[in-house]
Amino acid sequence: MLGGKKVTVVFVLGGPGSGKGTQCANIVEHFGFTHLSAGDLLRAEIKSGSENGTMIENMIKEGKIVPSEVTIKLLQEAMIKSENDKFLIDGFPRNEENRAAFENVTKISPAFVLFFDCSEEEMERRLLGRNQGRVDDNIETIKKRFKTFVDSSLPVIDYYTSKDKVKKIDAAKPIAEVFEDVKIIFAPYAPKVNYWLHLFFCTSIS
Ligand SMILES: Nc1ncnc2c1ncn2[C@@H]1O[C@H](COP(=O)(O)OP(=O)(O)OP(=O)(O)O)[C@@H](O)[C@H]1O
Ligand SMILES: Nc1ccn([C@@H]2O[C@H](COP(=O)(O)O)[C@@H](O)[C@H]2O)c(=O)n1
Ligand SMILES: [Mg+2]
Repeated sequence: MLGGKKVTVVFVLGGPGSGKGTQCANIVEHFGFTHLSAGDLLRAEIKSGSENGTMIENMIKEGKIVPSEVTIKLLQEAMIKSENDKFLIDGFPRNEENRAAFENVTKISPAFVLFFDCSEEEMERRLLGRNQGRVDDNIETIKKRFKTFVDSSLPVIDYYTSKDKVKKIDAAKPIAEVFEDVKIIFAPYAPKVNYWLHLFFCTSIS
């Protein structure tokens, strides 16, 4: 529950450059979820001139994880503002502190965790080719982000694996093939076709 609204939350995790944002855009289009990227929310907070801006920017440049209270506040505000009740939370929880604080504060448990599994070699190639002007897409910061992922984020995936909540995807495949696998997982969330409208169109065409 979130402000009296029952919500479905899917955590979307995977290493830097594994394709989380790319696939979230596809899921939004086909399954009507709202995409909340923790990294995007933090970058917007820097741009807004917030008092936390400098601290967040320094953490991002160093590939470190911003204190949970900052990120959770941004995620909560975005969920409350949205009229939707289905959310993809991309790039969160990034460490044990993120995970425990989110559950304590919001009392929300994810429906499941979508985990994009990809080699560092392939992720590095993608990040160096992304060209979106991100301050952390340089080889020095990329190496730090990989270390943070292994040391702090993989244990979160292990935690949810122990709860049988992880759906792992081979993210090294081309974008369209990855989405074929994602679609199978999201099939239960497909928008329902109105039966009578469906019957009307089928009979009027034939
Ligand atoms: N399956 C894929 N095959 C090849 N390139 C891909 C694939 N998925 C995404 N890309 C490309 O790789 C780059 C990184 O993808 P994306 O931004 O979706 O990753 P991300 O997991 O959100 O990364 P970050 O954690 O840094 O935000 C983008 O340029 C994207 O177009
Ligand atoms: N829960 C999070 C998520 C992200 N960050 C910081 O933002 C950087 C970029 O995140 P992307 O998901 O867009 O790659 C990340 O490296 C962290 O510095 C965070 O602190 N906490
Ligand atoms: Mg991303």
